[in-house]
Amino acid sequence: MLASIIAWDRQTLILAQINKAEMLLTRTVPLSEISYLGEKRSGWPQEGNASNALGSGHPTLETNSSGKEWTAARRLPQALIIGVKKGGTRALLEFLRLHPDIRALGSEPHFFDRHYARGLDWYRSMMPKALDGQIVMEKTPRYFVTVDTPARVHAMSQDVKLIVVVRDPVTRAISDYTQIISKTPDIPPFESLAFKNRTTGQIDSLWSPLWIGLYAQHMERWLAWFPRSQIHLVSGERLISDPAGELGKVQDFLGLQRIVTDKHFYFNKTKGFPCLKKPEGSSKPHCLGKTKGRTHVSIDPEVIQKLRDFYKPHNQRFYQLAGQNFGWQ
Ligand SMILES: Nc1ncnc2c1ncn2[C@@H]1O[C@H](COP(=O)(O)OS(=O)(=O)O)[C@@H](OP(=O)(O)O)[C@H]1O
Repeated sequence: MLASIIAWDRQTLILAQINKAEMLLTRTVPLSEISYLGEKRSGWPQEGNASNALGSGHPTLETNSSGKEWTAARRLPQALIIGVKKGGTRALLEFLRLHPDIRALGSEPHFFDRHYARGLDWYRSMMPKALDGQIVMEKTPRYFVTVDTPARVHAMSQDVKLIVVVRDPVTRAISDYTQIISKTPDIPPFESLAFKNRTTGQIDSLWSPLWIGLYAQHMERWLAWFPRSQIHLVSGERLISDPAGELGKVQDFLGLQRIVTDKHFYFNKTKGFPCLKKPEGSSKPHCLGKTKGRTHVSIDPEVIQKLRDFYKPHNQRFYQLAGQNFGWQ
């Protein structure tokens, strides 16, 4: 929903917007909150319960010029980024948050996998407030691999749109292990966890960093509850090489206008990743944090080859389910 500027002074703009019920909504916005390209950074109205990895805070819910509160409400999500861990889920969520019709929770609520007993009212209370027409979403990458989650999500909504960012499972496993060892430096080397028996080359597919990469197996569980058309797959590799292209397809899937485009990104050579262009007048960093895009632990190429051989049939099955070849070796 686009807003029109109806009045301004040196510090503030007064914006007007007609919502779906054709009510005229107005709001006063400090100029300091207005970001580049004239967009409000993460939709409006906003409030302050969600953290943002890119550092933009959410101002508290405001009142309009007549002193009444906005008609925004907390609603259950209509879209979920369900996985995969280390696929690029944070980047996707932060890029989507640039869209004025998306209201996304910044933190991972882990409702369907850890906090289900708290009930849907608790889950709803975690969500940012949103206007009619705005899409509420959250990301919890663990949902993709937790057995009970598809049925639980289905019980909340049969129409929810599901997004999975997938990445070469071998690279993903090494990324996962790199994170684990950064937190627990005493764990055994990758090789001794990845193999049940290094000499015979038998892979331990139940070791979490490898098990998560069995995408076909996890996808089949979701397809038992949701049609393929309700699940959108994002290539984690292309999210890095062509973020605007991948974002375009996600916006189409969500039924949104393509507002997040190549104008929003630049390639940061130091980081080696796409970052968001710096909003005018802001000194905040707009690359993702240090835990995203870090140098991986180095793994023996022979081990990598064994993992590639292991994943080959699983990847082929996943491509068939997906109707899409992700080109992993
Ligand atoms: N723009 C941009 N900037 C930084 N990092 C990016 C970006 N796009 C994708 N990625 C990749 O995202 C990987 C982390 O994935 P997730 O955010 O899904 O991780 S997590 O599951 O939430 O821990 C992270 O994995 P590592 O490179 O292994 O750190 C990145 O490769």
